[in-house]
Amino acid sequence: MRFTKMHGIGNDYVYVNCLEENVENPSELSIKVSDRHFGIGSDGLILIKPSEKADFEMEMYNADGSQGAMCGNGIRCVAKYVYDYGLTDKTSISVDTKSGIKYLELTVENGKVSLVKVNMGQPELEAAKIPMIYKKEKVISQPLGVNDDVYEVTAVSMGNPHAVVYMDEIEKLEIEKIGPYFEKHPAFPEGVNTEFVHVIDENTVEMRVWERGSGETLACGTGACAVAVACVLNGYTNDEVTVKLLGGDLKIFWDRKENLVYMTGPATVVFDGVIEA
Ligand SMILES: N[C@H](CCC[C@H](N)C(=O)O)C(=O)O
Repeated sequence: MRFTKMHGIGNDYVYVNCLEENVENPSELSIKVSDRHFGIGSDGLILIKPSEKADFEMEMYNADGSQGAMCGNGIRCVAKYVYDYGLTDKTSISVDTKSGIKYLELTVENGKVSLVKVNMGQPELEAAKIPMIYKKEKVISQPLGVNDDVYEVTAVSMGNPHAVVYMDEIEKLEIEKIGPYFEKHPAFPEGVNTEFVHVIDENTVEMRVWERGSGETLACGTGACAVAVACVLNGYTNDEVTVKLLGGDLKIFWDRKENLVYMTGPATVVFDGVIEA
């Protein structure tokens, strides 16, 4: 089976063009290819499929084989793949996902996509729809007991669930110790992606992320969007935020009039390969 290894600021996935390849068990395949010793090594698997409703469809799986509903870094790479590999010549495309159709604008330099702007849709703040079990309708810097500590959590869905926590010195955080407690917390019946954020100024934040189903990743596009929304709601930043992640930066803009979140960032091809599926 042919694949392409790509990453969005270090959030790396194995991409399969399902217009040409057939994947029987994507969950099993994601576990296999994600293994950084016995497989290709990645944060998961992304299938590029034909669509009746949009130009293409994206299906995303985490390293543990669980299926995610949306992948911000991944959808930018899907856009780069379909243009650079000749599946489309359009620079405005639509991609259907488990959290609805997303619309993307491609910047092309020397015949290849260098930057992608994604309309990530509306943030969801109603706890029940994140989903999060909590005594309030919205969770904006509310206390949550996690493994004998109490954290102030802001909960946002970008089509997938996020818990945003603010702290200083995130570089010292032992994320592998606390991340799993958030990920499997009973308040999040479908699990949660958790972002640990340090606000630098009203236009800039830095973050680390423990992802549901993949552990710490170098970046998370939906997570960066959730962080920007949480920062605005908590009065920490303006509506346009540079989010600095371990693997690079993303520009996030929450258009409050339209209530739409836009994410702009790069997408990178690492190599093409063939694997026994
Ligand atoms: N890395 C992805 C998010 C994956 C989310 C996945 N871990 C889940 O929701 O289960 C991103 O760039 O948005």
